[in-house]
Amino acid sequence: MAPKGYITKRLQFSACHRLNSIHLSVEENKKVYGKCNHINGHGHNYVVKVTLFGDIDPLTGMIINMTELKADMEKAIMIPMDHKNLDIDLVYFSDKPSTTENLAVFIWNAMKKTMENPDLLYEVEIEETENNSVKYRGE
Ligand SMILES: Nc1nc2c(c(=O)[nH]1)N=C([C@H](O)[C@H](O)COP(=O)(O)OP(=O)(O)OP(=O)(O)O)CN2
Ligand SMILES: [Zn+2]
Repeated sequence: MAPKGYITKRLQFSACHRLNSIHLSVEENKKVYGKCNHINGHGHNYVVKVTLFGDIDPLTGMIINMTELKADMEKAIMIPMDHKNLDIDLVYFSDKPSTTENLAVFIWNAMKKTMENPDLLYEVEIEETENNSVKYRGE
C-alpha cells in the first residue's frame, strides 16, 4: 500500500466586497456587520491554501504535480475572484453574504468541479486578514 500524504498550495488574490445579507433589513445589516457593511465596500488581499490528501504515487513520487494543482487553482480561484468585486462579479454571492466562510465553500465547490481527481481535495483555508482565517473541509 502506498504511503499517504498531505500537499498544500498557497496563492493570494485581491478583491473587494461588502458584508450585507439580502435576508436582513438595513438596520439589521448595520448591526450585524458594522463597518464591514459600509455601502462602498472594502478590500482584502486574501491568502488561500488548498490541501489535498492522497497516495504518494510510487512511480512519480507525487500526490499531484504542483503544476497541475496551480493550473486548477488559477481556473477555480484566480480567474473568477482576483481583482473582482465579489458581490457584483460573482453570481454566487448575489443571494449570500461574501463572508470568508462562504468564500471557502465557493472555492471548495469550484475546485471539486475543476480537479481531475476531486476525491483528493481535503481542505480549503482562507486568510482574510493576518488575524482572521477560515478552514472548510466539505462537511
Ligand atoms: N465570521 C466572519 N466575521 C467577519 C467576516 C467574515 O468573513 N466572517 N468578515 C469581516 C470583514 O470582512 C472585515 O474586513 C474583517 O473585519 P475585522 O476582523 O473587524 O478586521 P480588522 O482589520 O478590523 O481587524 P484585525 O483583527 O486587525 O484583522 C468581519 N467579520
Ligand atoms: Zn471584508
